[in-house]
This record gives sequence, structure tokens and C-alpha cells, in this order.
Amino acid sequence: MNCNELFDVLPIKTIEGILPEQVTDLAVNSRSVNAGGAFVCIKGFTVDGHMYAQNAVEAGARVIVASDRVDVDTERVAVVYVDDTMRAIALLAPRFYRYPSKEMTMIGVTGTNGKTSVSNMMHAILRHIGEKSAVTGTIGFNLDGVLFETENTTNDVLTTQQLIRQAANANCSTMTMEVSSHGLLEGRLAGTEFDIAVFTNLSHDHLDFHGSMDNYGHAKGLLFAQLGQDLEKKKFGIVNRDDLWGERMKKMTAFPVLTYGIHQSADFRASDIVLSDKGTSFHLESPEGEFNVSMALIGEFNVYNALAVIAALYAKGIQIESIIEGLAVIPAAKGRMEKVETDLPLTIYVDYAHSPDAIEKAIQAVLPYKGTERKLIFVIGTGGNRDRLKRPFMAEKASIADYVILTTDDPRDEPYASILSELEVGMQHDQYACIGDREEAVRHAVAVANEGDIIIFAGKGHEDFQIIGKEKFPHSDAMIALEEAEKKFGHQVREQ
Ligand SMILES: CC(=O)N[C@H]1[C@@H](OP(=O)(O)OP(=O)(O)OC[C@H]2O[C@@H](n3ccc(=O)[nH]c3=O)[C@H](O)[C@@H]2O)O[C@H](CO)[C@@H](O)[C@@H]1O[C@H](C)C(=O)N[C@@H](C)C(=O)N[C@H](CCC(=O)O)C(=O)O
Ligand SMILES: Nc1ncnc2c1ncn2[C@@H]1O[C@H](COP(=O)(O)OP(=O)(O)OP(=O)(O)O)[C@@H](O)[C@H]1O
Repeated sequence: MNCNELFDVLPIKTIEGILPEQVTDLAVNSRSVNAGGAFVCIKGFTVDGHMYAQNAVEAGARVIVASDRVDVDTERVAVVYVDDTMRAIALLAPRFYRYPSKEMTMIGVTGTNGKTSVSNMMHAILRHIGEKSAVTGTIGFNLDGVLFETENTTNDVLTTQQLIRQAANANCSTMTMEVSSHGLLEGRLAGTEFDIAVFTNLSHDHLDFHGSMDNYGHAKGLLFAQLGQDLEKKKFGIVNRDDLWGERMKKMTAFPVLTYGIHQSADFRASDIVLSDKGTSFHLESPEGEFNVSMALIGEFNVYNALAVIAALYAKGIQIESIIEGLAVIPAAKGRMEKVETDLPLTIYVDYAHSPDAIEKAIQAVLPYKGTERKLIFVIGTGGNRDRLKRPFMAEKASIADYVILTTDDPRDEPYASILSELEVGMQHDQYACIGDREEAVRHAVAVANEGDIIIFAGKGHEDFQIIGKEKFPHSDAMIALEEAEKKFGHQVREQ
């Protein structure tokens, strides 16, 4: 891109050296600088990108954007000095990628729980009805069926613009993004123009970062505020009417807001809900009349997710009949109450619940068909060095299960003992075990199960690793559980 055109977007303090005519690339990581590119030095939580300016020059950068003095040869490279490089990249990235979000319908999904589920359901339905679609979030970046790994739920501003440009170039009609509160507060969505903002719910999580529920709720609301002020555009907010924070989200935008819910009156309302182990059906009241909806996803929480999906895709202009047809055939998002296929006499789910509300909802999903004979075993892990306040509340909700195994998900640098003791405070009955090593915890769950029992492994979901210390180790709840269950029950099945 032409340098004058690119840097014209910045309030520049000084330029040392001579700006080249063009830059080929933008980078915030010295390790991904390409020859002829520009490197922006970001001060992070861990390191200061200014330390890597010389590495960037050696990798071929022609321009460095910095706020602090950098010791580089200005005969070789131009240095653009600004007040704040984080704000600079927020302006440079969308300009460099030519404001790609304007070329598609952009749907942002925020809330404590349900972001991955809702956004992947929308993506799957759009593809089912023949539209090209992209989605980014905790599972990665899915470009019309091809999955790429990403670092964050909501990526840094540069990666975000790169991914949106990729989706636009691939002629996607829609890009759905999971929008985290961290992403909103840290400006990772600068330059992303959303058309539809969806709010799922708000409950206790990430208070280590936000300090209070009020701050956390405010951060989520920024997605609605970021719908902008150009009221001539057709934009929509979608909010959960049964969640007290829904009203607050609504107040953050002047655009029309469609509501959904089960208990309160709403534009999209579900009633006559039938929950089973095979799936869920409900009656839908909508602005277009009444419909029957059925889907293979289990649990009342998925009724909320389905309502959010229906309202958002309706706002995009898709016929409700087509959305319902899509809902009938799509699978659960990976690792979200995902049933592990087995002919062994156990029902096993892998789930990503790691907040008190999600744990309650995951357990409630199986209660309607569990009966009194079968035991529900719930394995709950929490991460080390992260929100400690939620731990007892997680165990309190887990206590709804008959037998609970308290363990870790990514212990990081925190000792097992401190994680487990803080969880244990919340237990409401004595039918539980504390086992820090997750593999051992999974094996124990199968060891205590009887034929017909249900086990939910919560906390790791789609992830196939565990972070212990600073390292990632391969880990799969499903594989360990199946191996153990095969040893325990396999002969029974084979002999039949
Ligand atoms: C606390 C936090 O937000 N950290 C984010 C932050 O990392 P950081 O500030 O530590 O980065 P850093 O390592 O100090 O690097 C600073 C700069 O130096 C550069 N650098 C670094 C090394 C080098 O050799 N060369 C170089 O140029 C880096 O590229 C970067 O530009 O910037 C990184 C790049 O954007 C993010 O990946 C990282 O997210 C970490 C992984 C994280 O765990 N974040 C969590 C808190 C988070 O954001 N979570 C939410 C989901 C919440 C939910 O579940 O709802 C999310 O959206 O993911
Ligand atoms: N609408 C919902 N309400 C409450 N719990 C939900 C809802 N949808 C999913 N869950 C539960 O929360 C877990 C996480 O769901 P999902 O990954 O969709 O949420 P998320 O908002 O993307 O979470 P995260 O930010 O942690 O990635 C699921 O595994 C399920 O147990």
C-alpha cells in the first residue's frame, strides 16, 4: 500500500528517515515481519514490542511505528513516532486492509456463555442454505468450512482485519465474530463495522479482569455502542429478554432491537419446550407468525441459543422457514454438550462449561431424561492463575450432580492444591473427589460409573491440550474416557 495513503490516517509526531513509497505488509510481531513491511511496536502485558524493532529491521521492515525511542539505523528504515502505538495500529490495520467489514454482513455475538454455540450455529445454517460464511472465535477461524487456528476468542486488531479481508476476498456474504469483553475493552474491534449485535447473557466470569459485574456488563455493552451512529443504515441489536442485562444492552444503541426469550414476552418467544436426550423441540412465536422448531441440540440453554440465531438471521433478511430447516440438521458446536459416540453402556458428554451459570445449564440439560436410577457424574475443572472468585460458585452449581470430581483444566503455574481447595469450599454435599491431575480425574469418573450412568466432562470442550506450567501437553477427555470405559465395559458389549 502507498505509504502516504496509509500513514495519512495517523496523528504523527515526527518521522525520522525517509518513508518508502510503499509498504507490503503490516506486523505487530517481529517474528512475522515480511521484507518491505511496517512493524508497529506494541507495549504488551508481558513484553514491550519496542525491544524487537531491530529484529524487525533485520527481517526486512522498511518502516517502524513507535512511541518510545528505538535504536535503529534510519538510513535503512523510517521511524514514524506517535503518542500511542496501540491506537495507531487500530487506525492503520483497517486502512491497510481497506475496511473489509463494509463488504459483508458482520454479526458480533457477545455474552458470558453461548458465543461459540450461537456463532457456529449461524455459520452452519448459512452454509446449509448455500451462503458462503466465515466465523471466528474460541474454536478458531472457519472460512467457509476450512478451520484455521487463532490465538484469542477475539483476536488483536491486526489479525481481526486480516481475517475479515480473507473472508471478504473469499466472497463470504457474512462473517460472524465472537466478541469478548477483553476484545472490546482493548480496542481489538476498532475499524470493524458490525451490522448485527447479539447479546446472549451475563453471569459471573472474568472478574479478575473486570473487577465488578457492572464493569463487565458495561464492556459487553460496547458491542451495541459500536453499531455506530449512522442511523440510515439497517442495523439491529438482538437481546435476551430473560436476562436482566438485556435492557442495558438495548440502551447502548439507537438501532432497532429484537428481543428473544422464554419467560418474558419477546419478539421471538419459545414455549411448549420438549427436552430429551435425542434433541429439543419448541413452539416459536415470531413477527412472521408461529412455527414448530426441532433440533438435535440438547438442553434449555440451546433453546436460548436457537432463538438468538433465529432473531439474528431474520434481521439479516433470511426467511424463518429456512432458518428452522437449518436448525433441524446442524450438529452441536465442537465440545459444547457434544455426545461422545460409543456402543459402551455409558452416556458421555464433552463440554466447555467453566463458569457457574454454564455448569448449571450443562447439568440441567441432562436432568429431564436422567431419571432416578442413573447417576450423573460431573467432572469440573478450572484454570490456574485466572478468576479465583468464581471457583466456589462453580462447585456449588456442580453439586446438582450426584457425584462430582473436582479437578483442573489448564493449571498453568498454580499448584493443584490451591485450585482444588478453593473449588471445594462451594461443595454442597459429600459425594465428591478432589483429583488435581485431569487424566486421573477422567479415569476415576469412569471407574465410579455403573452401566447406564451419564458423565459430563466440563471445562476443556474442543481443546485437545492442557497447559501445565508454560507448556501445552496433548489431552483428550473423550479418548481417555473411552479407553477406560472399554477396559471396564468392553467385554460385556463384545460378549453380547
Ligand atoms: C492479557 C492479554 O490480553 N494478553 C493478550 C496480549 O498479550 P501480551 O500483552 O502479553 O503480549 P506480549 O507478549 O506482551 O507482546 C507485546 C507485543 O510484542 C510483540 N512481540 C513479542 C515477542 C517478540 O519476539 N516479538 C514481538 O514483536 C507481540 O507480538 C506484541 O505485539 O496480546 C496478545 C496478542 O494480541 C494476546 O494474544 C494476549 O491474549 C492472551 C493469550 C490471553 O490469554 N488473553 C485473555 C485474557 C483474553 O483476551 N481472553 C478473551 C476471551 C475471554 C472469554 O473467554 O470470553 C479473548 O478474546 O481471547
Ligand atoms: N446460552 C447459554 N446459556 C448458558 N450456558 C450456555 C449457553 N450456551 C452454552 N452454554 C454452556 O456454556 C458452555 C460454553 O458455551 P460457549 O462456548 O458457546 O460459550 P462462550 O460464550 O463462547 O464461552 P467462552 O467465552 O468461554 O468461550 C457450553 O459448553 C455450555 O455448557
